[in-house]
This record gives sequence, structure tokens and C-alpha cells, in this order.
Amino acid sequence: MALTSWLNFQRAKDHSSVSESLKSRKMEMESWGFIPNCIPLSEVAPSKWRDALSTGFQFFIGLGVVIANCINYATSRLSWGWRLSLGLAIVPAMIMTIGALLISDIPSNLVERGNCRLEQAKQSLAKVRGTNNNTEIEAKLPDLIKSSESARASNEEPFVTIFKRRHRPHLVMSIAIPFFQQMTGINIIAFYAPVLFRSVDFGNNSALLGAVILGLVNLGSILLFTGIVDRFGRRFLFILGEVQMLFCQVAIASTLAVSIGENGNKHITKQYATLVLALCIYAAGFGWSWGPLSWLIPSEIFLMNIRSTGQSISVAVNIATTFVLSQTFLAMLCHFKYGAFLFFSGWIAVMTIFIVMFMPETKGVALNSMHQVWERHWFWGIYVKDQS
Ligand SMILES: OC[C@H]1O[C@](O)(CO)[C@@H](O)[C@@H]1O
Repeated sequence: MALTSWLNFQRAKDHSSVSESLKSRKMEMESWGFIPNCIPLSEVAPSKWRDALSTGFQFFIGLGVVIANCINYATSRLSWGWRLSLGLAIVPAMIMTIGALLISDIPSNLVERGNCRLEQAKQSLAKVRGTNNNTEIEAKLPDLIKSSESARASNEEPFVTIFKRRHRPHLVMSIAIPFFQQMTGINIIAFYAPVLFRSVDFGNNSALLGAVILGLVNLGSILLFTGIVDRFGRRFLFILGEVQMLFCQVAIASTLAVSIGENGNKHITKQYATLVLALCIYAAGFGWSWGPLSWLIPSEIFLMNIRSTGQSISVAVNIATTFVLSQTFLAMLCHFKYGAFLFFSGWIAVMTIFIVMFMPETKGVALNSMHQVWERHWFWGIYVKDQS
């Protein structure tokens, strides 16, 4: 990432190249935000902290977005500011590189590597739990040994196991949840917010400031999510966020249709309020639903033997979808104009139906009883019953 950032810094000579500058901005946002991902959270977090830490992951991404937008705003006055803005992505990249060198082996991995590593596994457990309490460590170790033994006994690669019929709901969720998260259009809004603001007559600086404000709204709503997720449950928040985002995407499309016109050549003056309001409500809707839930759900639905694999699939799908959307959106916008935002509304409608029909409530369910949630489900029950 440091290297890419440096190359971008060197290469992006054409400041007016929208797609280069947008791609780099995205990279910078993500890199600031991905710092905490140095820690394999789901593996090492004590269970009582798992929800908070999974949400923390999205919180730090949101914080990264705000930092990147502030840097863009602060450097926009300098003629060479865009170089500084892109190049500063080196800072989080360096922090991650150094962090990766300091990170220790995780306990479950040490256990998997055989009895000779048990002492090291204990030390690693003590380190990640921040405790010297031997009883606590001795109590946790048998769980790790048991799941490692059962994984070995089944003699299956997790990548093979996750494709077994009994893991069908897990596999579907590990793909669908991150895919849908990106199909809310969040990154499109995040990349193009300054462009959208400019299209309704914001000046350059106000447009960048607008993006900072959107980032702050998103961050605030992620914080709120932490306080309400266990009261309202996952399904309610998924659906609340979807309804909000759907209306906002339609409002953005309508505002652009009315203001800029079908050919994008009308001049607009009085549509600020609707656009700003719609973007803020959209950012809040994402922040207390699909943003953090897309990390929380994969951290709690997988059984130990497929947890790392399931989460890797989730992260890969998330990043691959972001990549495809960021590469194709400009072309889509040129062809469909405001209709591009209706495209995402359509997807939000699809994911609402998906959540209502296929996502069981997992609020308050202990990880070791999670299989019951699928067994009791009207659809997934067919796959998992009698097979667990
Ligand atoms: O807050 C928005 C950010 O959150 C993510 O969707 C990850 O959950 C990123 O792709 C996006 O840039």
C-alpha cells in the first residue's frame, strides 16, 4: 500500500484526471481506516468484547474516511496539495507495516501447529487477553484444542468444508452480506460526494467540506449503533437503514434529474437543501445498519472450524465489489446520468427482501448455540437440520 501510494504520488501528474484522483482518494480513505485490521479481531477478542470490536472495525474505517476528507480539504488550497493528499496515504501504510511486524501468532494457530506449541499458545492467549490469570487461560485452552482436533479429525480443508451442504447458510451470508453492503452504493456516494456537491453549485472548498460533514454524520451513526444494536437487534437495524437509504437514493436521483436535467447540462441553484439532507440521512442510515453489521454478522455466524475462511471470503467479496463498482461507476454515470442512483435503489430493495426472508435474528445468541438459529429457520433449516 505504501508503494502504491508512492507510485500514485509520483504518477498522478494530471490533477484533472477524475478517476485517478477518486481512486487514490478511496485508497487513502481505506488505508487510514484499515489500521486496526492489523489485529485478527474475531480470533483474539474475548467474547464479551467481540460485538464492540467488530463495530470498532467499521468505526475506524469511518474515522479513516473523515481523516482523509479533512486532509483533502486542508490541502486543497495548495497548488501541490493533491500530491500531499495522495502521498500522505503512506502514513497509515507504514503504521500497518510496522504493526504487522509486531503482531504475534494467534493462539488458535499455535494450537493447530501441535503440542510443542502449547506453551506458546498459552503465552499468546495471556497476551491477547491482557491477563496473567492462569485459570482463565487454562479454561480457554481446551476449547481451542477441541476445535483444532475436530477440524483435524474431519480431515477437511476449511475451504472445502464451507462448501458442504450443512454450511450453505454461512457460505451464502459470507458472500451476500458484503456484496449487498457495497451495492447500497456507499462508496459511490463517498467518492462522488464532492462531485455531487459541486454539481449543485458548491464551490470547490465547500464541496470538500461537505464530504467532511458527511463523514462525521456517518461516524456519529456508527457510535449510536454500538449503543442500540443489542436493544433493537440486527434485522431491525438492517431494515431501518435500507428504508432510509432507498428513499435517499431516490431523492438524490430526483434532485439531479430536476436540477441538472437528463443531459446534465441544466444549471441548478436551489437544490442544495434536498441534496445535502438526502446525503446526510443516507450516511446515517448506512452508519447504523449495513456499515457495522457487515462486519458484525460474519464475526458471529461462523463455527470455529470455518471462521477464518468465512471471514476471508467476506472481506474478499467486499473489496472485490468495491473495486468493480469504482471502476465502472463513471461509465455508468455517463450513460445513465441520475438513473445510476436508481440502480442502487433497486439493489437496496432486493437486499431488503433478502434480509426479511433469509437473515435470522442473531441478537443475544451465544456463539456455541448459533447452529440452532439456522436449524429453526424456515429455509436454512432444510440444509442444516440433521447434518450438524
Ligand atoms: O464508511 C464507508 C466505508 O465502509 C465500507 O463499506 C466498509 O465497511 C467501505 O468500503 C467504505 O469506504
